[in-house]
Amino acid sequence: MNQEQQSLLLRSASCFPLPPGAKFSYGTSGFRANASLLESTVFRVGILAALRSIQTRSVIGLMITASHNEVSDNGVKLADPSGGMLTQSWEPFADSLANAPDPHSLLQLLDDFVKKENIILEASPAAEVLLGRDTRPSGETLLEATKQGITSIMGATASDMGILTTPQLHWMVRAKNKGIEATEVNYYDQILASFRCLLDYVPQGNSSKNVSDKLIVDGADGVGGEKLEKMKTRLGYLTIDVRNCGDGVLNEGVGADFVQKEKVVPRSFGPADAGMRCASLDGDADRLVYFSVLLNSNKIDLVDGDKILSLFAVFLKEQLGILNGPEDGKSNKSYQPSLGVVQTAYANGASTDYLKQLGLEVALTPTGVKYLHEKAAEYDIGIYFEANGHGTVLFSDNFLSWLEIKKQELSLKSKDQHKAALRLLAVSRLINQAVGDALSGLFLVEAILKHMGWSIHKWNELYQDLPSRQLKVKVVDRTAVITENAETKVVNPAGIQEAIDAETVIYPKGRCFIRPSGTEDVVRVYAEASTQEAADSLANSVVRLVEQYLGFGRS
Ligand SMILES: CC(=O)N[C@H]1[C@@H](OP(=O)(O)O)O[C@H](CO)[C@@H](O)[C@@H]1O
Ligand SMILES: [Mg+2]
Repeated sequence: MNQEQQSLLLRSASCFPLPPGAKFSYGTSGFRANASLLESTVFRVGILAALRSIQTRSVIGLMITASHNEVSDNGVKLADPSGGMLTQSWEPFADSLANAPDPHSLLQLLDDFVKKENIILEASPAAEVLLGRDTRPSGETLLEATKQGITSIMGATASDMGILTTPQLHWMVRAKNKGIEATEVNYYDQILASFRCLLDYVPQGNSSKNVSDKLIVDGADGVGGEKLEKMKTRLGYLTIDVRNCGDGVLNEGVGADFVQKEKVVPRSFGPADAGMRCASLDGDADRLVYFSVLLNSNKIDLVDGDKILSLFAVFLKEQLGILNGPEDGKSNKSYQPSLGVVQTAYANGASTDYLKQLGLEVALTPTGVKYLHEKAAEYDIGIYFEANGHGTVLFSDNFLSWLEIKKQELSLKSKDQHKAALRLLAVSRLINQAVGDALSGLFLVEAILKHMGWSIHKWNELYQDLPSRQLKVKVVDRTAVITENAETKVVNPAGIQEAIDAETVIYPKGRCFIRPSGTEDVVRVYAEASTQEAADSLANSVVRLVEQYLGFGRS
């Protein structure tokens, strides 16, 4: 780092002092805290983004959001050149940078890191960082601090893309690095064109089935509802009624996280909506769940991420089957695309059984999209979802190139196979392959329901969820819990796994695991059993075991 660069960094860093006593951690999905504490953090993440851009010679994304957290919080996370999450290998540096006590130690850290990673600032092409933020009122001030961070690396530019959903920013980063035009309008054009394409190929028999063309969406009073309002004016089929579109408090009694955890109707929904197809987005629109309101009740039938995954899996498997043609032994079976699904231990056991019965390979990873995404990328078509509604479908480049060729061949040979190829290609453009995206996911669900001729109730009957219960326990030190086998087995503290197992076998269809949360200071307990009472009882017994082995924490 030359003298000029050093003094620029020192000067700008001194404007953003670290709040006293604060401790930041990059966590499962970036830094999150009360917004009033975050100016120094976003400034430093701005520097980090510029360095990552120089090192990868690509555009990097920086999103200011705290997703489903309360409105007074905010946060920041980075998108790597592929549009996926920041590489895990840079997370420890992100932590040190965010916690550097003063401008001089910050400079020292940067200097050491730049040398270690061989980042040559002077000779490097200019960095470019795309910036996005959600609708939180604190976003604007934090964005300014971020820009200062980026431009304190000489030659780096910050391109403000405005208020966006998190997945829109990831999509733009991916597109831009592929040399594709990457505006918000391009995003809408691509999704809506492929949605229309899927509708064009709905089988005749099913298009006449009476699938309601009305959808009600809870926008969580966040950015997703606002964007959906823009898209819905361009739809032929489908009337979308967007509620909680920004006039109420963000994430308060609304949104995918609330709906999935509480299993009750969000604000602005009521008895008049009973039986209708409803969906809920989270605050930054990267999570999606569906639900229907039960008659005379504020309770709902939840259609969660596991069921969205199952719907996608059924459809994609069907299309691959058609594409492969009749089993006459004559067709060319030289290339068999692989289809795999990825879940975490939180996936309802009934969904995993269902997917296995479909003949699919089901992989389990630890919690956190970065793990699921990485695993899904191993298949030609990899579908991943967390139960809470965050997930997407990935297509390998190999498979897509093969499909393009196949499409040409089939256009003269078989109408059905040709259509299957066109549908698969349309899905690959409709779904956001950079990251889970509530908006693109919603349009894929809608297209598939229309294709199948299914109501939300028919979809929900694919399998019946096993009753489950999720609880949180405050303990003295949650980092004392160490797990393996995709978080299904505890190896520390010694003896607790045996105690959990002894409790679990008492319950028919019992399954239970514990793990330390990556986003909250708690240990999470998940239990499943054949009845709700049994699942509750198992979860409560295991909470007591956790307290016994790990000690009560401060609440
Ligand atoms: C049980 C659960 O829903 N855990 C969530 C939650 O992580 P925890 O590490 O469990 O706190 O937040 C993550 C980030 O949003 C999300 O990926 C994950 O699924
Ligand atoms: Mg989110």
